[in-house]
Amino acid sequence: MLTTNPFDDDKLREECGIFGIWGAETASAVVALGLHALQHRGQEAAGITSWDGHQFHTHRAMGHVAGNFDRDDVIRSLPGKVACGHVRYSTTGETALRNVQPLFAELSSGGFSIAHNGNISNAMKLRRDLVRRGSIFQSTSDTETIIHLVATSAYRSLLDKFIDALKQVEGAYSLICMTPEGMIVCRDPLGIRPLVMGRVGDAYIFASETVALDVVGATFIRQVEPGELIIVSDKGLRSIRPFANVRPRPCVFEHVYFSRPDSIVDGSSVYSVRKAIGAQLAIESPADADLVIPVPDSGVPAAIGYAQQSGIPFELGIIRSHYVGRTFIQPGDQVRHLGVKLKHNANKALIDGRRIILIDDSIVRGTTSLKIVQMMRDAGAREVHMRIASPPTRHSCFYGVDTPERAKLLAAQMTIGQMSDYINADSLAFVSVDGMYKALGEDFRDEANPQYCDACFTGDYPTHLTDQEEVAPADQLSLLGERERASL
Ligand SMILES: O=P(O)(O)OC[C@H]1O[C@H](OP(=O)(O)OP(=O)(O)O)[C@H](O)[C@@H]1O
Ligand SMILES: NC(=O)CC[C@H](N)C(=O)O
Ligand code: SF4
Ligand SMILES: [Mg+2]
Repeated sequence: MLTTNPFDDDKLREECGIFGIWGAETASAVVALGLHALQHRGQEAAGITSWDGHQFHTHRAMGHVAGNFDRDDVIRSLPGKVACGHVRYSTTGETALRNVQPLFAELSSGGFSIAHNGNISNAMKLRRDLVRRGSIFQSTSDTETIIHLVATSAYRSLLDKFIDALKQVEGAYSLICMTPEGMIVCRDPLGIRPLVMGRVGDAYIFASETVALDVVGATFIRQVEPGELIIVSDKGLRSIRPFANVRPRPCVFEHVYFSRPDSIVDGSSVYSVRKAIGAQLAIESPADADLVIPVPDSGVPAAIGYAQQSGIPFELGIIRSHYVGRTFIQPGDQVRHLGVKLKHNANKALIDGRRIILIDDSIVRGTTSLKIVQMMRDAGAREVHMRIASPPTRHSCFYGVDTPERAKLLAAQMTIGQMSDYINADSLAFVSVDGMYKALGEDFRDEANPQYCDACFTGDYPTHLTDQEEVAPADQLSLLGERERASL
């Protein structure tokens, strides 16, 4: 997949967050709050579209929710009782305003806006066919293919057109769409990306994570089921199942890293799962040491679990700056190097002379581990044992997480022993795949019919990867915009 982030691709980037509300007086203000709670899922850009019963209004901007959607004039320009929004981390299509969601188009049925979390793994192929048939794309985002498939569908009703479009799409999609007929919300048949439903007063809310419901004072009703399509209109709420039934395979990495620990994903508390993975790691890979130290932020719950299981004291040996975001993105090697140091610093008084177990949730390129282990040694650690609360990340994600290509994944290039040497640890261990499944409440991974998507660990992708398999890189390039090609 040609990802087009113009900056470095050091890490597993976040994905996207979506939030929609039907039937509240200050709909766009509520969406702004909800997006704020989902900011960890995408920090490149944000957008809100509202529907006032006659017209759609949109504001989209590069950057964070705060600074763009905390302004009265912006919220006032988004009137109506229906609104939806998006925070973006691009997976297909460059980081530019034309790709910022919600995307909007005037169709034969009227206005149509779409907010998408996920990635369509046959978007390039669909786009090539649509362009040959005369479609004129306004963006380079995979999401826009859905709009064109709806627009060109031979079915008569908007809903039938929409279902027809989704049946041609492969990959991951949680969607919130707004039309004059109502809000249409759906999750792909495998439920790869999350989506939940809540209520506040008489209004219905849909959001990527439950934390966004909490923040706006809404009550969690249930998750949108994999393969479910919900239509909310003045007539109420209607649920249909337009796809053939398959065993769902939600993304396991939501539990490991992406979701906020205070969210409930697939019915499980993310915090509890992370703690359980840490405990499992302590059982599978013990180490003789004085302290258990988390790599903040996402390593913290697993480190608590490891410490409780092993009986080794948990301490904050690394302090993080709250003024540096989840991933500090800066072009240029020198600044990037400074970035990690800005974010984390050793609590030297604690570390000096101790044997420590460092816990992080994942190793992607190894940038963080390499620097943190060195930081611990510089602070006087006697031994540094690194433990990782996920299996080795050996494969790229094509479902909405912007992973580096395989060649840049440390675990795809080295054995665990080589990785340990590379990061200069005294020992390195990862939780097993079955251990991760145990922490999720399963007995083991069902090899014949896995309970989760875990492709970045196992390489077992739950859908075709048509663009990877059928669209040659040269053709992929020809489908991209000029600016996108220049940024590669
Ligand atoms: O091996 P690497 O390429 O360095 O990537 C892995 C690191 O990236 C993530 O942290 P990040 O700083 O993005 O976010 P966090 O603050 O949520 O832990 C993850 O938690 C690991 O620490
Ligand atoms: N990370 C995501 O979910 C991104 C959504 C969509 N594929 C985009 O690139 O805009
Ligand atoms: S490949 Fe990994 S990150 Fe992507 S959806 Fe599957 S489990 Fe999640
Ligand atoms: Mg981290």
